[in-house]
Amino acid sequence: MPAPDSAVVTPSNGPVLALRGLAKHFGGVHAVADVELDVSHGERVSVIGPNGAGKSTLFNLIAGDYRPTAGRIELFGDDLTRTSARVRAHRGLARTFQTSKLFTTMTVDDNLYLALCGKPGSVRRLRRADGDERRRSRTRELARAAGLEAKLATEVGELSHGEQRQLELAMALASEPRLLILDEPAAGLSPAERGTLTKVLSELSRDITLVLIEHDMDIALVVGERVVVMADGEKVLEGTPDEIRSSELVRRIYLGGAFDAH
Ligand SMILES: Nc1ncnc2c1ncn2[C@@H]1O[C@H](COP(=O)(O)OP(=O)(O)OP(=O)(O)O)[C@@H](O)[C@H]1O
Repeated sequence: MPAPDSAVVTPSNGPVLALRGLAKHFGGVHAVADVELDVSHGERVSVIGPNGAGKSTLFNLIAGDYRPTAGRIELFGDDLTRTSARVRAHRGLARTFQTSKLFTTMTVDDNLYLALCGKPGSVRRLRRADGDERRRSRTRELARAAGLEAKLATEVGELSHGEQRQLELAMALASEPRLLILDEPAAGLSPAERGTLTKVLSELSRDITLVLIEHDMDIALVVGERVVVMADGEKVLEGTPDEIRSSELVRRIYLGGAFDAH
């Protein structure tokens, strides 16, 4: 869904995303516990952590799919803790979905066109009624940004798994988001597909702030300039990729040994 023209420009000095004392409990499980995070305009931040660390819950809290048990979520300078996912999307937040929203019997071009229209319908009819020249050419720009320009005419069902993930990314870009959050974009990809995705993510416009929630350290440490490590619902460490690589704590967490951050 395109961001409204009236969208407020994020001040370059304030954080695009700020989490304050954020917590989500499921009964007795503290899935996310007292997380603090600031993400600045144009930054690339990876959130990593082993299974059950709370990454997906954090993602759902930011996206507006879960209501926090405690704490605050500020997006683009405003407290949007109590707003719906839809409102956040209107304000400039885009996300990818773990369950694919692609139309597999349609071409890449048509999928992107529908994403730009922001509504379902017959592509042929929408295109005929569409006097918006820019929108028609924008599918190519989106495909290029996601490394799929050569696949515009290909039916989505014929794309590789990795290419489908790239297309999901391109569709998320259709709304011209200011903040893009990606939940395990490399899940299930082959090493070659991961390489392609890493390149695509690394080359995304700096107008877009990127938060990547990723189980896999390889992609997270290449794309992220700053890395947040979660374990047992808590943010246990934050640092540069080099700091994370050489951290004894991270090594212990990922080796699956008994974790004790305190
Ligand atoms: N809807 C839910 N109801 C109850 N417990 C939940 C729910 N969602 C998550 N949890 C629990 O919260 C904790 C954090 O889960 P979460 O899925 O956020 O971790 P994760 O880091 O994303 O893990 P993974 O990498 O395996 O996806 C886990 O103990 C999980 O069992």
